[in-house]
Amino acid sequence: MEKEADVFYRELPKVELHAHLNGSVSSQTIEKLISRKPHLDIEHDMTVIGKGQRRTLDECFQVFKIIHQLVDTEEDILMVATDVIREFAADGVKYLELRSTPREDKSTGLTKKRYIETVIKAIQQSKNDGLDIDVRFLVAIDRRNGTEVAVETVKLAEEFMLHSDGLVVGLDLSGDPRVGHGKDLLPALQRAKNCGLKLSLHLSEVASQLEETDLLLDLPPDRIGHGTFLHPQVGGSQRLVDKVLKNNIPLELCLTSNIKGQTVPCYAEHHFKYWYLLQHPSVICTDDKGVFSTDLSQEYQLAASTFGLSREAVWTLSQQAIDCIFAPDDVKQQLRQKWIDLKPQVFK
Ligand SMILES: CNc1ncnc2c1ncn2[C@@H]1O[C@H](COP(=O)(O)O)[C@@H](O)[C@H]1O
Ligand SMILES: [Zn+2]
Repeated sequence: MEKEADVFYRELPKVELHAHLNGSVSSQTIEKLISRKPHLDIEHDMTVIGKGQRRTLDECFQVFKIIHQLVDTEEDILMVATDVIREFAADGVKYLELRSTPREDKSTGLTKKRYIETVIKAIQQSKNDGLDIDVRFLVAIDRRNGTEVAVETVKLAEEFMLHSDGLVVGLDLSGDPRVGHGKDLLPALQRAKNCGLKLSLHLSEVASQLEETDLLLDLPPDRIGHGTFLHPQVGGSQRLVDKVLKNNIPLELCLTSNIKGQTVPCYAEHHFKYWYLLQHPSVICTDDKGVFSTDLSQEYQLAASTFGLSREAVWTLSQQAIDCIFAPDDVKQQLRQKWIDLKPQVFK
């Protein structure tokens, strides 16, 4: 008899490549943060979008602002990063690329450099604790902050890439997709690419960004976040699709995030289907497991039930995600071996 679905998906070894640190904070951790800062008067339901609920993308970005109020010291960041890593490990994630936008806060003395150092500290501690998860970090640029901050962030990321024992592997471009324009960020992104940082860019997360997407695809990025409106059936274009195919740029696909943020009308219409049929490298991810109250096991299960994937097909999907990681080849090899070793147990 096949084992229970919940158990299969949790035991399935997984790779998580698209997880924003402050969007990934669990309910338990939010409770701890709220009790640390009662004066903020923040209630738990302000930081999470529950089952069956939807919000506009605008409202989602309001939620991040509230979480940022709760996470504004080194101590908070350390706790949040430590908890998030533990939770991914408990969910069967064997390789995780966390991303986060370094912030400074004059009132708590937090600097962007300390911010990154603190996330790195949490990653190192998780290693020392013997957790069965390899964690890397992508420094994020919030597109809202414009050219100068983007360049400054790239410089920081560059510095850490060289002095973090390989933990900082790349750069993420994220933030409210309707704010700012990618062309202002091109020089910073180009610089990042030239110095060896891998690039994961949120692209075409909302409709009508053909021009920006076209421009950013020419870099080209090493991975694409969402890419919801790339293909012609939803107002994108064949030209954009061809660019993605030609450069074989993997997509990071986050089903629940897109449904709850209402950029995709329902699971069955998620663009996973389009790219899966093309056999294009696509990686199932969570985006913001805390805010959207999900986890990676659930996302795999949802993809399988929505698109009728067999367990063998799900296995292949999680295994092929290894090809898309930013860590070097020896790490890929280790992960491939891990998948081989675990398979009999998962299918037992
Ligand atoms: C829902 N779709 C999304 N689209 C674009 N950017 C998103 C996002 N979800 C999260 N972020 C980005 O991640 C930040 C929170 O984590 P960090 O403070 O960086 O760890 C948000 O402020 C936003 O910039
Ligand atoms: Zn994202």
